[in-house]
Amino acid sequence: MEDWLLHLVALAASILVTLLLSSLLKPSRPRKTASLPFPPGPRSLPVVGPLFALLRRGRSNFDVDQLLRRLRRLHSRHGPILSVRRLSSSRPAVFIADRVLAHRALVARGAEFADRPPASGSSAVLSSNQRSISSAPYGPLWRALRRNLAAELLHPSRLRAHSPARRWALDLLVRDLGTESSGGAAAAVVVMESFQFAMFCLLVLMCFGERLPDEQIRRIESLQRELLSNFISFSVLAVYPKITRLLFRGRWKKLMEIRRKQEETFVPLIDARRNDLLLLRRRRSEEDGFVYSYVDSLVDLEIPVDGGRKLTDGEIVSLCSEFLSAGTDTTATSLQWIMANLVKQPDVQTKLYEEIERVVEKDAAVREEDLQRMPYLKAVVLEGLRRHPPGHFVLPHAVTEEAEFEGYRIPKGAAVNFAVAEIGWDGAVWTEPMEFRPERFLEGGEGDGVDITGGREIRMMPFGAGRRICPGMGLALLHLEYFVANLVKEFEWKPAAEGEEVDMTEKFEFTVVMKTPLRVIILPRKRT
Ligand code: HEM
Repeated sequence: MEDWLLHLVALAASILVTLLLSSLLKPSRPRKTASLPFPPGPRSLPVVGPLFALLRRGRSNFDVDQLLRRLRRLHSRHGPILSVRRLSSSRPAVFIADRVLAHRALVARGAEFADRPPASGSSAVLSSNQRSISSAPYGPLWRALRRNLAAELLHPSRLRAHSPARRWALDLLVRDLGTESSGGAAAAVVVMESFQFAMFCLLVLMCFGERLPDEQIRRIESLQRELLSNFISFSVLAVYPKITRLLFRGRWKKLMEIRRKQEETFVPLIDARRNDLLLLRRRRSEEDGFVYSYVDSLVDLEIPVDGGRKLTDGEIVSLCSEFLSAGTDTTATSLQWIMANLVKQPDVQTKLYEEIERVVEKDAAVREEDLQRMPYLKAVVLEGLRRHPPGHFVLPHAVTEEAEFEGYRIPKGAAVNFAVAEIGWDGAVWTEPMEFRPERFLEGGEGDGVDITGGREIRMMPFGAGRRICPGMGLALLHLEYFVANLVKEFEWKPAAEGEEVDMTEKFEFTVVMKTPLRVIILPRKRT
């Protein structure tokens, strides 16, 4: 063969091989999603449906319980992934109630599903236009805010510095419960308010760096509570905000009033910290009791917005409010559910008390370092979170770009949510899932070694899973273990009256709480 012909053939062959290889190695182009159907769901009339829903949502006694029951019915009709027409947008809301699909979305395709839907109305006001961790779109701002919380406050080395704060909150709680229960030989007490106040004392101290007087903590608590208790009624203001702001003028005024009071209360505390910070750092080392607080980290932080700048006071107020709401109500709710189960099942309480007695010195409180030697305590806390997750759903997720999922179209900006409680009650994973049975988390049980981050597989997800998993998970587990252990060490917990059943009915508020708050007799343990 002629030389030139040989070169030509070789060149053609190499081009062919290159083309073939590059087509094999190139990531497959995303399938056209526009032609795909939305996940199945109920039909609704495009105009009448939304209007009807708006009117129903406008009622302040909007029944979340009913909505959840309806969702359950829809899942049994349409399957584990379904979509519901949304009142506020042309995009449907998607619900996923299957642990394998949840893992596929949140973990395997974690970055794609890590966005949040756009906020409007009340959520935009409260989050300073999506400048809080939970509301920020998936991107550099979210990363900076989340990294700040995780590294500056929740990192184990920083967490240790707040150990005296936990001891202080525990002493207040024990004193509070002890005083309340000393009204008579066996006076019954309602404990939830004491749990909530103790959590507020602790989180307010971690947030603002100062032990504030009781009345100031109570003022902050009542503000945050007002916000959470109106959470559902305010949500209507996110639907066509310009119209609903006029239609529900009273609610809008109330929202603005709460926000104003928050700023009036938080900004002086932030200012004090900002002004004192340099001085404090110079004068007081950590040994002297100076502990770096959440506000300190926020004052120092530079965010990737407008080419890089410090946070405004309004943004810091939103982040403090988020920190207090996320860390107090969830933990107090879980604590109440766990204690309720210990009252209902005295044998579990005895077993836990015996473990504590084996590990801890007779008259001493349970120390944080003791917790590592208490597998049964950990099992009790995990079972509490599996059986009674404080949130039955995660916060709404969204996809960063329109995506195909399980053959369906998930539009950008559509709210995607996951049925946390149903996933933890899956009968294919847990035997008799509705029973409270801590033993399932001990060696050889079906929950032995469970990974609650859901990284490998999801079997329960009280803190969510994937990129948006709760950054406070470690802190929440520490608080629950520490308080449950000490409350059982200090007191024997009994039903309010001989033979009285603890009512375990759920009620949907910001978290899923006990419909009848726990009322018990608590007897100080006899010192021997
Ligand atoms: C028992 C206690 C707690 C439970 C059950 C819980 C649960 C959750 C859940 C389910 C989410 C939503 C995850 C998602 O959207 O996929 C979340 C988010 C969040 N939690 Fe928690 N949480 C608890 C305590 C805390 C504490 C103590 C803090 C902070 C001090 C905290 C801070 C946050 C924040 C900032 C987010 C937003 C994360 C993001 O969007 O990236 N939580 N939590």
